[in-house]
Amino acid sequence: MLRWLTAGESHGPELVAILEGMPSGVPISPEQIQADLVRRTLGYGRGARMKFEQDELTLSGGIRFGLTMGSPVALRIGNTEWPRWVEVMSPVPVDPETLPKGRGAALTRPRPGHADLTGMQKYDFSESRNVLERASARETAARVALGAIARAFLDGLGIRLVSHTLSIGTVRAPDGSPLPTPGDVAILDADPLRCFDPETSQRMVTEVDLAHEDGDTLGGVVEVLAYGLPPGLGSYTHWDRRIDSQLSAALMGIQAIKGVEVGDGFETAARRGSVAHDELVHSAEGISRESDRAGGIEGGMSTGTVLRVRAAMKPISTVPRALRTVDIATGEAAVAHHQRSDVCAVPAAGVVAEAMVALTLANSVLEKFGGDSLGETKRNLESYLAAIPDALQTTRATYAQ
Ligand SMILES: Cc1cc2nc3c(=O)[nH]c(=O)nc-3n(C[C@H](O)[C@H](O)[C@H](O)COP(=O)(O)O)c2cc1C
Ligand SMILES: C=C(O[C@@H]1CC(C(=O)O)=C[C@@H](OP(=O)(O)O)[C@H]1O)C(=O)O
Repeated sequence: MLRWLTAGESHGPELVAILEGMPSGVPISPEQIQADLVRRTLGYGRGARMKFEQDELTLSGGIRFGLTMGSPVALRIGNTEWPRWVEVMSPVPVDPETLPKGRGAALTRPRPGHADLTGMQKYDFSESRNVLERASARETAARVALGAIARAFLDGLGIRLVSHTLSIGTVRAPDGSPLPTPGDVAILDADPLRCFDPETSQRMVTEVDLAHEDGDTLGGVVEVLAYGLPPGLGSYTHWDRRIDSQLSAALMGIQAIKGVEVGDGFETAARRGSVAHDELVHSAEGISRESDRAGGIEGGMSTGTVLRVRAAMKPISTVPRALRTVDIATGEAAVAHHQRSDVCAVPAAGVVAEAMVALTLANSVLEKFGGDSLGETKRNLESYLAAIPDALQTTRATYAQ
């Protein structure tokens, strides 16, 4: 079993993350992890903070000479803005009079769409700083760093992931657009919205510009694809062993994600059964599916075709054209706190979704194949595939690297 934990506040000194259960022998470098951290900060519509704040990565355990050791991987992501927040986020008591004006002020106007108000009720806080510091999606940097290690593990088994943006606001890539493959990651990362259709991407840029001009924010939908999976990850035997259940939980656990689809998802519900499923046909290489409406999952198990899951992100909650709230210090009507905000963070959410899918799939692989080293997991995987009787062999999706 793979386990992971993160800790740290948005304006604290650092984020901390631990990944336990990763086999030995997975090649990973600080540069690889840092590259994913950078990918998470890109995307048209992200706010000012992404420009001035740097993620400072330290590998603290579990990796030696570029390889995992099988021991827990521990890492820290320092925040270059920390010197400005030392007093406000001090772990020891400080004299309130000495706190900087502005940053140090009590946040008594909870922001709609954020954890602020309910977090104050639940944890007994009189202002929302303690809530928003942890509810902030800054935490996703820690998950992306761990996801880079999970991806390196999957890579060693021939399993490759790619994520892309399907829609921003009302602008959506046309139905039936070609799916990106792992060979397209560089093209996607170079696109301002990480959209695979250049014409749609241009319209998305305009959509972000218009929302920005109106003092408004946007959400959208991202899709994660996994190529090279074996059939049989997850299980139909119990609800919590289903891979779709695990992937949905992982994606819904990302800040601002409000919906998950597996394959054609909600669209499938409107179809007749005769055109909703993936028919099986015989070929010389084995049984194949002529379509991938199910998103590579049947009966809670990977089928061995391309896995396809989507996550819907709500518009950024801190709306520049501030939303109405109540000042809990006075009980009077007010507008929500607003310092600065992303207009749209959907491309970043795609990178986070990719990390969460990688971690979930890495866990599923280890559940099915075990292994204390990457080599052992690989041998187990290969012997499982070889042991499937000829009559049951299915074709595996091929893809450009
Ligand atoms: C990558 C990413 C970046 C985000 N950036 C912002 C932001 O700049 N401003 C904001 O108000 N919300 C931002 N959010 C969303 C908030 O974290 C989220 O809306 C908030 O936690 C409440 O959503 P929830 O109800 O799903 O937890 C971001 C989310 C993600 C995934
Ligand atoms: C810092 C990050 O994202 C932040 C997530 C976030 C939120 O409310 O979720 C709000 C913004 O922070 P602030 O309100 O301080 O400008 C984002 O910049 C990050 O992704 O690294």
